[in-house]
Amino acid sequence: MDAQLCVDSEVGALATVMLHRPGAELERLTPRNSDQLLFDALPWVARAQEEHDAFAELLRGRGVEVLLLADLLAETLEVSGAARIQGISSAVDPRRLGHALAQDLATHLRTLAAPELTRILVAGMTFDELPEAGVAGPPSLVRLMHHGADFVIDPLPNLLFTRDSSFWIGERVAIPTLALPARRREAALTDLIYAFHPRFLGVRRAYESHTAPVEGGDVLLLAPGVIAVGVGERTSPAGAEALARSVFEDGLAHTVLAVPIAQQRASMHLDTVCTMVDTDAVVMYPAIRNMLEAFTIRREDGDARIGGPRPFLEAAADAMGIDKLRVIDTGLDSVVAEREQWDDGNNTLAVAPGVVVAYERNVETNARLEAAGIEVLRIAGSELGSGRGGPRCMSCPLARAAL
Ligand SMILES: NC(=O)NCCC[C@H](N)C(=O)O
Repeated sequence: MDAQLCVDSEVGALATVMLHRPGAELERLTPRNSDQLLFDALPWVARAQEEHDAFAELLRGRGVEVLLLADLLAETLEVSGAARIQGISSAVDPRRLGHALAQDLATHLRTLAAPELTRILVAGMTFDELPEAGVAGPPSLVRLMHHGADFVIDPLPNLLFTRDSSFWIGERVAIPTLALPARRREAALTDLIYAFHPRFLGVRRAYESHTAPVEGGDVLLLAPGVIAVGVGERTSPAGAEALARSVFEDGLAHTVLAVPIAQQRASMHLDTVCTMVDTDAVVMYPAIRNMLEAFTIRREDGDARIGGPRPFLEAAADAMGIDKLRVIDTGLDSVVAEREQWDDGNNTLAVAPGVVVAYERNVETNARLEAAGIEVLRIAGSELGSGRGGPRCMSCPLARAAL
């Protein structure tokens, strides 16, 4: 029987998770577009797939049900005409393509079977890959003037990081507004899956108004009812405030901690500097440990009360109702810590309290985790990590055992 879809912590035994096996969308990366597409290097795609398959296999070996985003999307497009129309309209941008080409492209996409449409929605399409213009259709200046390798539909290489494009709070799923143009369309695809796939029938939404950007990598479920939200490059103060109000209204949390993080690539999300490894323990980048603060937003008398800022570790322990949040530092010294933070040493995925998946390359951080009694399940990530994301970024938990 399928697990009840519900996530109320970062560490409860993981039952169901959504991953995205990287594919042709990574083959679109070139030295010219990789910055804009948010990759720091060009991954060797076959090796990235091997690494990802091993990650998925490790999770399955621990009894976790692994759902793959592209399979869910293909199944969604197979069963729902409305999903097809929505998926196509999210990918065809008449402002960029002009009316004639947009029409031609939409007509072409409507003829495709679900697997091929899925491939194009994920991997994008170049002008060279467009079918020949129909004789009856109007001529397109855009088609004539573009270089063949330009994208008619942009690829989504960051779909790999399923944490950011949807996240669960309790029994509800949130489809966020992603901050950067390279990632915006990802949410259109997760939206389709959760709206139309039979597996998610009846699943309600959290943060429905999503007026301001929030990304899943910034949202940490510290304990049932307690959510930390990183505010920095990707999630804005308005996003954190709107999320807090929304989870209070829906009764999903009583406290939200808004945690300012540096607006820079190395700390693009809160989960790049801090993740939970046990019910009362985090792995954290030591360079920010004593500087990290939090504004505490509490639900009180049907309203939101804001306090702080105060040290994050204190505010978190108070909200969680524990004496102290244990901290395990990244790395060995400041240089190793900086290297291992960059390589996602803090970006662990808990599969149970005290058991985490981590990149093997972060040797010193993993040793520290083990010295602190955490079981570390190591995976290779030399290619996967080129997009700057680790096991937590690459996973969207849909079901965890209640703590
Ligand atoms: N939660 C995360 O930290 N996700 C990693 C996202 C990496 C992706 N290349 C990005 O820049 O958005």
